[in-house]
Amino acid sequence: MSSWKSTRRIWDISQTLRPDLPVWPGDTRFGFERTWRMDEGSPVNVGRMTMSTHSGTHADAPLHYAQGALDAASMEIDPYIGTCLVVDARGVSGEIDIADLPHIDSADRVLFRTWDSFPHDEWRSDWLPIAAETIEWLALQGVKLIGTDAPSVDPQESKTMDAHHAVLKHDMRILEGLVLDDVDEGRYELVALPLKVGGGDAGLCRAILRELA
Ligand SMILES: Nc1ccccc1C(=O)C[C@H](N)C(=O)O
Ligand SMILES: [Zn+2]
Ligand SMILES: [Zn+2]
Repeated sequence: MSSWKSTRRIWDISQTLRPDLPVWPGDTRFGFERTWRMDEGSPVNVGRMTMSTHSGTHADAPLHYAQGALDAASMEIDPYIGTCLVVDARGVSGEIDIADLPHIDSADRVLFRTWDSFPHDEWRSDWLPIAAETIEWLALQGVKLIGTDAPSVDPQESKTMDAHHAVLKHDMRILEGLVLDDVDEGRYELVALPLKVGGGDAGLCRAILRELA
């Protein structure tokens, strides 16, 4: 076993950032190019990336849905590390309503799996959003962070952003673009630290789940 191998199982729940990464319609595609090349005599290889702040697996900053609110560099770290509950919402139709939730007690973070199979290679606009009432209810249960394998907690065509505004009202935090195909329902340790981007409306994350000790 590698000396680096953790004794507790780890699930990588992050998308791979790559040039053919599906992105929100009209948004910046992920780009990567070499700026220094060893095969051209440089002592090192160095690259340059261009991307949307919402590329792949990321944490929205409140600034994304509230002008003047916290940016990705100002958000507290605590919501993104700690125990979480993974809920399997596959088969729910329309949006995730309160009635679709299992009994949730003492969960600070809830991650929703909605895809049968995560659409790694195509943009799917038919994801399962989360009803604002569900977010309100989860907030009243003490939930501080909501995660989803969908690109947004709201529907793609939303102009009112009801789910995001329910998150704002309760000062909750959001993870989007998680990959939960290999994760069973249950409790895990979540680590998903947003990049500290000054002025950022979101921060890309390398998100993982770890078996609880
Ligand atoms: N890239 C975009 C461009 C325009 C409007 C929305 C997006 C999004 O990515 C949605 C975002 N992930 C959200 O937090 O709902
Ligand atoms: Zn987002
Ligand atoms: Zn969002």
